[in-house]
Amino acid sequence: MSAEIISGKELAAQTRLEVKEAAEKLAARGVIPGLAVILVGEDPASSSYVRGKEKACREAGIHSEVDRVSVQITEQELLKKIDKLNKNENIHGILVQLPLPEHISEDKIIETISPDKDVDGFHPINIGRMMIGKESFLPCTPFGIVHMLKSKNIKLEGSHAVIIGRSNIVGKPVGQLLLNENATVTYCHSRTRNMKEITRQADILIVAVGIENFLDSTFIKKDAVVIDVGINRNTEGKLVGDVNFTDVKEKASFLTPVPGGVGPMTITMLLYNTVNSAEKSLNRKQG
Ligand SMILES: Nc1nc(=O)c2c([nH]1)NC[C@@H]1CN(c3ccc(C(=O)N[C@@H](CCC(=O)O)C(=O)O)cc3)C=[N+]21
Repeated sequence: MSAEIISGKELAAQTRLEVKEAAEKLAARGVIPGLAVILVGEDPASSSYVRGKEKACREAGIHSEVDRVSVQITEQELLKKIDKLNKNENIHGILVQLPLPEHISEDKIIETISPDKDVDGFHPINIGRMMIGKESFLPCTPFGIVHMLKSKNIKLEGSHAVIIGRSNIVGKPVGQLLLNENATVTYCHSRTRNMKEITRQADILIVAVGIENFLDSTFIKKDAVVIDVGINRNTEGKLVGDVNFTDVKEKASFLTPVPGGVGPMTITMLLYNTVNSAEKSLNRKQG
């Protein structure tokens, strides 16, 4: 039997309708949820993602504004823009598109965004709160992955989840979220010895490496759930994940495609966090 494909595209469409309804309720209370995006430079991939975010906001009834600034902007100037957005009452979410040019410290930028508007869930305060199981903005890609698993009733409690990759925005936090769901979590990375011995134990395998065809069916046990977080361009310029899809499909129980898998869920959870932020802000004011 070949794997069931988890369509991020379909789940995203459904979830975005729910987000839209929540945005409409807020509008009825006099608040339009607002997202501010800062895009530094003209990298084509980043520009394309930002356009995707603008379109998704428009469709969900979220106000969005994109500040496109020169790659020459100084760190100081960028920090000033963030400070202004922190104080802007019409803005509930701030996203600075990563990566940033070398002369700007990503850490400094992230730490300057108010934790109450950090809809990416990258601020150390939100990461810390997630770590101790307190309410926080959850990082969008990990949040979307957990949402996809739950939508298929895939058992997390007691399951062995193996993560390949340990970035601050995907690998590390997705392991933390799965731990919060009572999974047993193992991290693999570039220095891991005997990786296949570990990945073959996985009930759920999350692949966030950034290398085309990194993972084939020899890495997995039969009926494992495989989540492909990779976004790579192949030699034909087509978007591909980290997983050899046709090979793994014959052995896995569930598999996510690229495109149409994790990517659309990432944007969806950004919309969710933005509306949630607007709700929290209104409740702080009105009680
Ligand atoms: N501050 C910040 N927050 C981010 O969330 C963030 C970021 N910086 N920098 C870059 C990464 C990447 N990322 C993606 C989001 C959606 C798709 C997506 O929707 N992909 C579609 C295809 C889109 C296409 O065709 O180009 C899909 O997989 O089906 C991909 C990648 C968010 N990121």
